[in-house]
Amino acid sequence: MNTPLRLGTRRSTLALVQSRWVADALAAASGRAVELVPMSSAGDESGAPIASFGSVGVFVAALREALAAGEVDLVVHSYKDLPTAPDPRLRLAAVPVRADERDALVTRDGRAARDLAPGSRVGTGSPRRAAQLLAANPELELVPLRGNVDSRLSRVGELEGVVLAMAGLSRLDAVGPGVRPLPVEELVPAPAQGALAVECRADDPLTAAVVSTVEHGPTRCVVTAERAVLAGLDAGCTAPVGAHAHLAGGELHVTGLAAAPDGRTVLRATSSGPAESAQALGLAVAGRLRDAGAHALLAAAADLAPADPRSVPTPVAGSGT
Ligand SMILES: NCc1[nH]cc(CCC(=O)O)c1CC(=O)O
Repeated sequence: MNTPLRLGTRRSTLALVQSRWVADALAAASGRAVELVPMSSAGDESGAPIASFGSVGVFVAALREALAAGEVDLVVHSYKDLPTAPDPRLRLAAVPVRADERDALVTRDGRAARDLAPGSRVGTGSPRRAAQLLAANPELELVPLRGNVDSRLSRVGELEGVVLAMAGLSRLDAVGPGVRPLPVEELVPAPAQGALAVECRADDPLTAAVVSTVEHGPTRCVVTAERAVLAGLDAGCTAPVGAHAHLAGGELHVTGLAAAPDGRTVLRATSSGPAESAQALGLAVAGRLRDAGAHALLAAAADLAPADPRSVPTPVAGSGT
């Protein structure tokens, strides 16, 4: 008997593509059949801006509740959208191999941020992206932008450019000539960008064993370090914080960034050491950023967040990191 595992997923095109990819990889690696169970979340149903729900965790919460209640056996998230606090009812049963972790600037002709004319309008809902673009070209006008990948892409033309994750663009087969990948040194990505998180219930070791067949150790290592930077700063996925880690010759190299939303102050810190110390290295980077004044920057950024969500333009569902 091969009872299918039930994989709970959001209904957005990107979520469905990601979930289908995990389901196929799991079926191939374990021989176990997997069926998708599309579910709605408050974040997808509502047209209101994220700020009005309290946190971007809404995209994750509905899936987690269904999993904890036993309605599904596993769920797939974009790792960067997960809150840093663990959910004791659940276990992170697998981190599959990461896709391209870079951000991309999408324009009509694929030009660089520094080559955009003064006053050019660039759309992003992410303070992390806005700060780093402004650092590269202080003459840009950053425009708040939310919505799914397709709706954000459709704004190119009316806006000079938009910034999106390469992972989302490539999963949606939307990497055209206007897409310019930004080196991680130029625009430090969100912690765990491009990676997926596969969760099952903490008390379900049988499913965990099946799910572990899609685990990719090197990806788990780098995202553990990156997420420790975020956790060590007590920051969430909407803070102007970036982190990137890579393995080279058995050493793990971690870079963290905290920025003022206007890009005038950009703090960076790095740490290197053995891969086994991923968590500690990420926390060390957070500590150095804190010593350099990151908390004051992040507090100022939080104060700048609009108090009245109705004042935020383009209220389309979808998250904005
Ligand atoms: N916050 C939205 C979100 N969550 C995951 C992705 C893309 C895929 C990924 O980074 O894993 C995106 C879109 C984007 O940031 O452009």
